[in-house]
Amino acid sequence: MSTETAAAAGHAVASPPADWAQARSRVHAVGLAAVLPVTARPLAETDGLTLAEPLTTRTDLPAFPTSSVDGWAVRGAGPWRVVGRVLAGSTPPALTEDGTTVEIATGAMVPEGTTAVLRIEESDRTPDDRVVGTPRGTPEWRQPGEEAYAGEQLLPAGTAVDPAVIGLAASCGYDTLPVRPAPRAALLVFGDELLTSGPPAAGRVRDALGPSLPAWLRRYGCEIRPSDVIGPVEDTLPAHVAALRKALADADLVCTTGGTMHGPVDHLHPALEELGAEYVVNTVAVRPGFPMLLARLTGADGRVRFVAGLPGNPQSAIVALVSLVAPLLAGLQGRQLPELPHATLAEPVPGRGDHTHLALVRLDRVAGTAHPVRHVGSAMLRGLAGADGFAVISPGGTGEPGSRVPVVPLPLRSGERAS
Ligand SMILES: Nc1nc2c(c(=O)[nH]1)N[C@H]1C(S)=C(S)[C@@H](COP(=O)(O)OP(=O)(O)OC[C@H]3O[C@@H](n4cnc5c(N)ncnc54)[C@H](O)[C@@H]3O)O[C@H]1N2
Ligand code: MOO
Repeated sequence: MSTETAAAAGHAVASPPADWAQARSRVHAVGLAAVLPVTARPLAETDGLTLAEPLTTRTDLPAFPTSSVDGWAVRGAGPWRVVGRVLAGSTPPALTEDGTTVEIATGAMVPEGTTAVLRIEESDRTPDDRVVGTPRGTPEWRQPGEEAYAGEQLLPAGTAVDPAVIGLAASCGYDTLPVRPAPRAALLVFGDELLTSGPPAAGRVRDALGPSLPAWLRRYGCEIRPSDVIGPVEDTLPAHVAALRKALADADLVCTTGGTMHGPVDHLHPALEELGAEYVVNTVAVRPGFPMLLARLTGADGRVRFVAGLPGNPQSAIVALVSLVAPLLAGLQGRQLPELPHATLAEPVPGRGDHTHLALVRLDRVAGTAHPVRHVGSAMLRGLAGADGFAVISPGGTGEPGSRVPVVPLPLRSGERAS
């Protein structure tokens, strides 16, 4: 039937699905346009957040000439008369006379006038208590600015803060960092057929997404508390609208699962319409997961919030997560759209016509190869639990063995999928 006839008959009018790669960039750009406001956080509370400004050194690094060994700071030729001692943490007086030395500790400031530092184990004492020895040809201290000069940019804005970044910022003299906060997320699970405990039976399946999606969302940097996960939400339009409204009061992003199609109890689209949401993406030419969507709502206060509609089939929901939610969250945090790594296909992967095919693969990181896994139906999670990510097979193409393809990684942690 024509579009007009479909609309007149009350059927949903399908907008053309977005190209997968374009949908990814579009939601990232829309996220960046709504980037979360900058906040200053104590250093120790910034792990996993995002630098809102470039990280620059506040002083030279090191900030003063620093002895890199325990030994003797000497002036001129030896033997040297001992005139004092300098420990780390103080400003020593200058060495003013040739033939003198101060004992110096690793990390201590090298006195002005020092011509060499002699290692303790390469020195000796004369009977009249002078120090003798041959300093090494290479300097035994670090010069100011050797690592970085005051004001030098070390990391760009948009960098994900990790423990190494926190340590670097501390060494540069920061007490707080300007960061983008963790996006607040909520999850609404739709589907009256879902069980939240016990084995599936008699037409009812276990809700596999309510317990797992929050953990995935945290790995993309979200804050989501147990009370932010609601479901199953009753399969009526008013219940959907009320649940969305409540979740949107606090969250930057509300993810929903199920109800993305136009079946008798699929209420997501009518609920979004009732809330005045506008689609950023409404269906994507990707298999599995094509009914995925992202919608944007702008509050009276001008604050922008998002609803990501993930299809109910569990693997399709994860495809939507990596395709739309991950790029959106990168944008909201002020991060770049992650470049996709590539791997060499070890086995053939079929194309999916004019749709992009996201095919679950296990990566052999040593060999740089991607291996398709089994049990990859859109209703299945068995393949996902043994995979590292999705190989991307472009529309119109097929995955030939030996070809290099992009891979969308799952946000796994070090040690996961280790065996
Ligand atoms: N007439 C058509 N029907 C369907 C089509 C189509 O093109 N024409 N596409 C199918 C595809 S593909 C998908 S994907 C699903 C998407 O549907 P919804 O997002 O509306 O999801 P539901 O109908 O609510 O559920 C689909 C499926 O997934 C199970 N489910 C839902 N939530 C969960 C959960 N939290 N944990 C585990 N399993 C869940 C649900 O029981 C259904 O089996 O539409 C197809 N239909
Ligand atoms: O979008 Mo559905 O993914 O093929 O199960």
